[in-house]
Amino acid sequence: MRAEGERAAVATARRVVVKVGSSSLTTAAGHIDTDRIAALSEVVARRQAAGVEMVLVSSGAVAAGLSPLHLAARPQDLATQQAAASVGQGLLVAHYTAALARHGLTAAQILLTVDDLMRRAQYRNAQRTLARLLDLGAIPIVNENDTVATHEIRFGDNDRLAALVAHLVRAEALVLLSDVDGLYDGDPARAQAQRVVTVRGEEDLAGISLGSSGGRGVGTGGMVTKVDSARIATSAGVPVVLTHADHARAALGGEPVGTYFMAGEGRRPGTRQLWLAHATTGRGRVVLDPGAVRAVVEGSASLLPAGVVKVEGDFVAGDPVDLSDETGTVWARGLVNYDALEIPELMGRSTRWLARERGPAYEREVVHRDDLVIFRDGRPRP
Ligand SMILES: Nc1ncnc2c1ncn2[C@@H]1O[C@H](COP(=O)(O)OP(=O)(O)O)[C@@H](O)[C@H]1O
Ligand SMILES: N[C@@H](CCC(=O)OP(=O)(O)O)C(=O)O
Repeated sequence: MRAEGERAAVATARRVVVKVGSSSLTTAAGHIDTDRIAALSEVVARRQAAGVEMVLVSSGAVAAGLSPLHLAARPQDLATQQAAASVGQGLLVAHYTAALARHGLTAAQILLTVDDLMRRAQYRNAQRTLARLLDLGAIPIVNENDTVATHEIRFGDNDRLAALVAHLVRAEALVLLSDVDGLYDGDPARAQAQRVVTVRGEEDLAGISLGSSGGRGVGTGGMVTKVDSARIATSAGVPVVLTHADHARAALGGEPVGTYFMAGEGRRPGTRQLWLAHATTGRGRVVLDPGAVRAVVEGSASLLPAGVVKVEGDFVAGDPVDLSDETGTVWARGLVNYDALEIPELMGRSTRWLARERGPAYEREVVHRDDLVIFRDGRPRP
């Protein structure tokens, strides 16, 4: 079938990120599904042969590590998850390496943390390495660096990581493969649930209940993180198809499988802005006086200590925090440059006074304008 209309954006994309979830990579007995890896590798190889640069974001490290470690189910504690991931990741990549080699392709492992995508130097490094791998014709296989990620800096699911990777490599489409054929308007296990064919914007998501991970409990994010992923990607101009892993080939060919999320238009945002807007929650709150609210929201200014009246929560420098007015309305979210404990002594003070009394380090903003997203009606402003 030829790709028609909006789906043509996927069929004609020159660089595509495909994400496959744990639920699609695990057999009913809890082992890694080598048939699935073989099938997926074949699909990737065909697209690559057609001149499309392919990046794979693959989950499944924790799931693949369970049976070698004689663990019956996905562990709840972080240390055991990390132990399982460190066993499973090697096995997973070995399977991909063998499966892709059958098509004459070379697999390349990339492990990323949230920090790698938030900090400029690490971000650039990851971007350069991925670009070079694509130049060299290799297939990057990306996963979260589970063994070093702590609770605080963890994606936990690969859906949102895949959207940020799509932005990082400037992909022209993102395909999310799962064990369900798209977004349903209710619990997909119920007979009357209907597949949502196209999502054009937030209004098409109104009233849809986004459940947690179903089935065998190997996946983590459920529909919530998939829809978040689609929001991140589409707001960065990347269209998304969410479908069953069996439909990978059809989805990449632009056939009307699964759910299609249309890309938004507009300026390409920075990765930190994307992450702040869609994927983080504030770890605390900084309360602003009315002048500071105006300066930040209308004047696109950085937040200075002089405009802060209160802090709430136990955050540290580098954490995302919500910026609210004194009535509690949240106006923005940003990466804070001070620990919560430091701010009470600085608030209300001018930057000049702080620099003179405390030294030049205190000239820094509470939140720099580059590390800030403005909200409207509780959502990031487009
Ligand atoms: N509205 C919905 N539409 C489709 N699937 C849903 C919905 N709500 C919850 N789900 C569940 O989300 C699951 C997919 O998420 P998850 O298990 O995390 O997959 P993966 O491992 O592929 O990331 C599906 O198996 C389904 O049971
Ligand atoms: N990085 C983890 C991914 C966790 C996970 O289950 O993600 P997903 O299946 O995408 O919801 C892993 O490889 O096991």
